[in-house]
Amino acid sequence: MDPSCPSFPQALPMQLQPGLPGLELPILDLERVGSEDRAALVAACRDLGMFRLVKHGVPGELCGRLLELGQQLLGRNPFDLKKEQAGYFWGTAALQSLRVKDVNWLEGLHLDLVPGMASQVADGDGWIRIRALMAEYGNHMARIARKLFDALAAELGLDGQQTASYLAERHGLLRLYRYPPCPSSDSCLGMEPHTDSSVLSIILAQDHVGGLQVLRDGAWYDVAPAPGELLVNLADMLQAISGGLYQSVRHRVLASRPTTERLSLCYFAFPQDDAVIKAPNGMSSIYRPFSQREFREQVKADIKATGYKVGLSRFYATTSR
Ligand SMILES: O=C(O)CCC(=O)C(=O)O
Ligand SMILES: [Fe+2]
Repeated sequence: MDPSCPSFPQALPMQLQPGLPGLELPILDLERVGSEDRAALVAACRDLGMFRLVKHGVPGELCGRLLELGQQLLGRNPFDLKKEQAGYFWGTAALQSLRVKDVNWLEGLHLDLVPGMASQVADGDGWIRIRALMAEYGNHMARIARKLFDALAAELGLDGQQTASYLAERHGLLRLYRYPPCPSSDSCLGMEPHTDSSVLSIILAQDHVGGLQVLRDGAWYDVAPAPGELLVNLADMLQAISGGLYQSVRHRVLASRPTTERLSLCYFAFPQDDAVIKAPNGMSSIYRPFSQREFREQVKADIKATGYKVGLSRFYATTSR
């Protein structure tokens, strides 16, 4: 038994088909998304809702140190020690139903980011240092999310107040994931299919390990990792803000094979809790106005009742849909 993991559950019920190859994701240059590449950004959001981002300005050295230290702390410490750490979780943090906890083969560290955090974290053991690195990395994420969102807000015609409150730097969160070697990787997932509840999410994955898949036209496609780039997911709040025009992409992560493991970092940008999410004036929407807080409470209630997130379909403008 791997001491870094809890004991493996018995008899999992699924049998996974291999993912399809050949998915071509758009590649966007962060330096140009507000100008020359704005049309390409909008096209990516309307089509699949996922794209690759280059020239993002996050130092490769910072990314490397984070993934390496994450691998050491999560991969080399026993489960019993890790579970005492603040922010540590086993299973999908956002979907902590019993079913998901048992079935999803991953672990991670969760950090709620607050402005100024990076300069406050002191030197210390590995767990303190990784939070400091995550906070520094989080500053880059907030910068990137703001730039992407501002370009989309201008395109959608959001007013100044909506542009400010629909993406709140104070409400970003960061998760470092480890998908440990899984004894039964063809009948188990690392993270089950979902859309993200954020405005947008930014993923950094180890470049030599795949596992992320997206759903397109009813089939699962592999997303091949590429050195130095970030992956951006359009998420539920942006789908609602755009009145249903932009796509919150459905994705999942395979469990790591018995001889591999995968590290990734995922940043989620959220609106202010009480901001009323709605399409800009004059644009029709398939959703009724709601707040981020209302959405979160609904997701929690659905997971508690059924084990699943229902998501945006709870917020259709008419009940007849
Ligand atoms: O680990 C990954 O590549 C994706 C993680 C993810 O989809 C999530 O945290 O919502
Ligand atoms: Fe996700």
